[in-house]
Amino acid sequence: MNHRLAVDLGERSYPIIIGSGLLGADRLRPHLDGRQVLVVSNETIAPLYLDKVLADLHGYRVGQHILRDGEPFKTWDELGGILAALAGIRASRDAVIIALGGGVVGDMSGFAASVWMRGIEFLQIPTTLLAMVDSSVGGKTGVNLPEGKNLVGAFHQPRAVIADLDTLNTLPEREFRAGLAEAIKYGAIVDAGLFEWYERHLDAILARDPMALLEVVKTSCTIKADIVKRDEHEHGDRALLNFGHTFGHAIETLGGYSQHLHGEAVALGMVLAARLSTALKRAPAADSGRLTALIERLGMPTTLPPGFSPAAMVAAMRLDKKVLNDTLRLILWRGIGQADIVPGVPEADILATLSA
Ligand SMILES: NC(=O)c1ccc[n+]([C@@H]2O[C@H](COP(=O)([O-])OP(=O)(O)OC[C@H]3O[C@@H](n4cnc5c(N)ncnc54)[C@H](O)[C@@H]3O)[C@@H](O)[C@H]2O)c1
Ligand SMILES: O=C(O)C(=O)C[C@@H](O)[C@H](O)[C@H](O)COP(=O)(O)O
Ligand SMILES: [Zn+2]
Repeated sequence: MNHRLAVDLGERSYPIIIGSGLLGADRLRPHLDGRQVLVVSNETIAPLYLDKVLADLHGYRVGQHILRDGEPFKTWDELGGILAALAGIRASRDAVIIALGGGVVGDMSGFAASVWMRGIEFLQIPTTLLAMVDSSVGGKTGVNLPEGKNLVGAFHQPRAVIADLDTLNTLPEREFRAGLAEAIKYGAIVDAGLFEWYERHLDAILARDPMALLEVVKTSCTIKADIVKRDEHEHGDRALLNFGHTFGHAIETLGGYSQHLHGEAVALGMVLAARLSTALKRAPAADSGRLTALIERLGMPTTLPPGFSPAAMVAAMRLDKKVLNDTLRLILWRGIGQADIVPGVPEADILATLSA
């Protein structure tokens, strides 16, 4: 049984299809108007799933581009490789990019689609839990710079998202848990009942119970689609999706994009943001404790690792995309299920939380 959700954005609306057995079952054709397709994947995912996707593309002029694997390769240089591949197949304005992979492949492919000939369509086929619950939906695309995460990018919505849960069977445990952190984020920021559901069902989810997984992906996409439809370009509430990210992105950047996975950095970032909220008397200590406990059950650190100095963290945080008038704007919370966008958070308070 497959499930269909929608991201309602007027003429740029698109479906999110969630189910199993979707790849290799001729599901792509309805979402492909053009005859030229570039499939972008990476060296780990292509051997697992590229053939199934290619089998669905009979009759199309198909090129493929295989990226190096990992966050350190989410770069301007690697992006150039995708653009060169588009030139190589003489992609015209009706060409479509298919992103087959996790958030790195999706963000880079979407960015390439946004700039090639000033914008062509692209399709998301997410293969990590993180990409299914978060990155494939909403149209944020981009690459990292050594100075900071996702500093170059564009909003460019996909034409469709096709999430085949079967691909999660090959996902390494560490990646699976990192994806769960972003799913738990939705409970933390807008839905206390969902957060409690994670507390109750975490063991079944970690055992990858199929019904639990379907629920995780469906609820996450429903919440994200609702926020994106109300604030596509992050002028307001969409910023709540950045809970934990100002800290998290700084952690990723200082670690050269190779020490923490994005989901791990965000998990620690959420804990730090919660602690700061409690220190600022915005949130009950008990709620920060519950979030910390849930992240610990994922087996992730909940304190800043040695070697990450608080001062260096704050310096990295100053390049966050939510900074306004030279002051940090953070997503803080009032407790489980309620988050706020808070301008002008004093750096001294952030330093105190990071140093505790
Ligand atoms: N655009 C957005 O809204 C958004 C949201 C969240 C995160 N992101 C971005 O997403 C990225 C993180 O994405 P991610 O966690 O998916 O990481 P990733 O794309 O690096 O994938 C994680 C790892 O799993 C491997 N992999 C992927 N699918 C697999 C499968 N089915 N079986 C076996 N191995 C598989 C990949 O090769 C990689 O080694 C970050 O760059 C982050 O900034 C973007
Ligand atoms: O979709 C959004 O909006 C998000 O903030 C989702 C985040 O999980 C994601 O990591 C996003 O890429 C962060 O965006 P950025 O604007 O802080 O780079
Ligand atoms: Zn994220």
